[in-house]
Amino acid sequence: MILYVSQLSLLVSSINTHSHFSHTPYLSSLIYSLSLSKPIITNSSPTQIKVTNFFHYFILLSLLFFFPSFLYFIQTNFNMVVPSPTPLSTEKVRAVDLPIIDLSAQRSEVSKLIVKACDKFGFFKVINHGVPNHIIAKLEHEGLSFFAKPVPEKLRAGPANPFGYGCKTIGLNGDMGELEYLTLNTNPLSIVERSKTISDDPSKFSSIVSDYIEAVRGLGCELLDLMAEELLVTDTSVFSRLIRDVNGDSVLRLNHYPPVQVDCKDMDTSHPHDNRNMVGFGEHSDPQILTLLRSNDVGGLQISIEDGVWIPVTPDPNAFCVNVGDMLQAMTNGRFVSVRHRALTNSCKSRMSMAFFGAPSLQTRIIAPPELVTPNRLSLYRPFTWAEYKKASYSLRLGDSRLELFRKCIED
Ligand SMILES: C=C1C[C@]23C[C@@]1(O)CC[C@H]2[C@@]12CC[C@H](O)[C@@](C)(C(=O)O1)[C@H]2[C@@H]3C(=O)O
Ligand SMILES: O=C(O)CCC(=O)C(=O)O
Ligand SMILES: [Fe+2]
Repeated sequence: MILYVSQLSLLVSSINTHSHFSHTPYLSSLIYSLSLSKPIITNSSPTQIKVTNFFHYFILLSLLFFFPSFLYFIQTNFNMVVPSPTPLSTEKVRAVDLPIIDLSAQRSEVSKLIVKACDKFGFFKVINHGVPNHIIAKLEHEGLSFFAKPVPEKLRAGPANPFGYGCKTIGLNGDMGELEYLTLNTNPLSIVERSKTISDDPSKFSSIVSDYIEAVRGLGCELLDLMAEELLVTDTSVFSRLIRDVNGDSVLRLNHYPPVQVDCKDMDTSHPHDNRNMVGFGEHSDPQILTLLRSNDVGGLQISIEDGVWIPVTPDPNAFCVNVGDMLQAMTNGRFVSVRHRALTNSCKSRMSMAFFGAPSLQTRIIAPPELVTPNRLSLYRPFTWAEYKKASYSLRLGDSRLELFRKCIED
């Protein structure tokens, strides 16, 4: 009999989904890492099997019982992240009509509306966007089928470091959320390779993913050209060229937020909005140039343009939510703001979002075009490459304001 540690990981994940035992995500990750190493019982002599067997079980049981307390001690005493089980009832939520831009309208009108939305919110929705429905539906179907698979099968596509399947842990620095996800590098060769661990029909999966990426990248380029036109930048491809580059570093990510039932006993039920939510994907800005996100009809996405105030984004499966990323903030010399956003879970429905993050090649130097640097708007950021920025992003926490590190000193 060969018993893999992954079975124990499964057990812990199931304890986790059925209880409020908040340390189990850590434990799952730990056991998950162990699961990638070796079987507990090896095919050696019978006595050795017993000894190895007993020894490994002893270690695992000790971890199972003592590691949570140890983590709790570290988290509470050294200010490390703890996934918040607190309902978000005390936060301010404001209903705002976010811009919905119809791309079939007149070009000059569309570009004005886009720039106005980026100035005010760093966020807008697009409809009549031209991305064919069948391309979206096929990827959605692949995503749902993947997330519906048994845990050990999904784990074959992980861990997310940063690409692959991840569950509850976000990034490499201790952030946690109530979600699972698949992050893919958009380079064609890496899609083909990664697909082998994701799907039983890898060539079908990789062609569906590639078609989606091509279509959404095209939409992203169109939006960036419209922005450049309205900003009166002479080289109107200055932004789109970066994400069209064959060596571009764009990312595709599928996020799945299963429903989370929060214990209602301490809840302020008089609150007007549904506060039975948990943080699925915590507050952050996206590091890249532009994000195009499509979700099913389950809400959860919120943006924040003012500290501590959250604006819910109404879900619309026919629209793409577009947000300015940190690189576009830098390239517009701070005119457009990379909007902070997050995703909450729903208490009874599952949400799935598919986000394309348009990014330049690693060696691209991020500099604002001359038209956007004027005596009234002096150059805000020092020149840097996307590789430098990406490195800084991955060394920081999800909610950190990384672009601040690249601001020029006043004397410069
Ligand atoms: C905590 C982190 C996760 C993240 C990399 C980072 O260190 C900070 C930025 C995060 C983010 C947000 C947008 C995208 O979802 C993402 C893929 C990205 O490029 O930057 C994630 C990163 C991630 O989950 O790997
Ligand atoms: O799922 C969502 O709505 C938001 C996801 C997100 O912000 C991200 O993947 O960066
Ligand atoms: Fe995001």
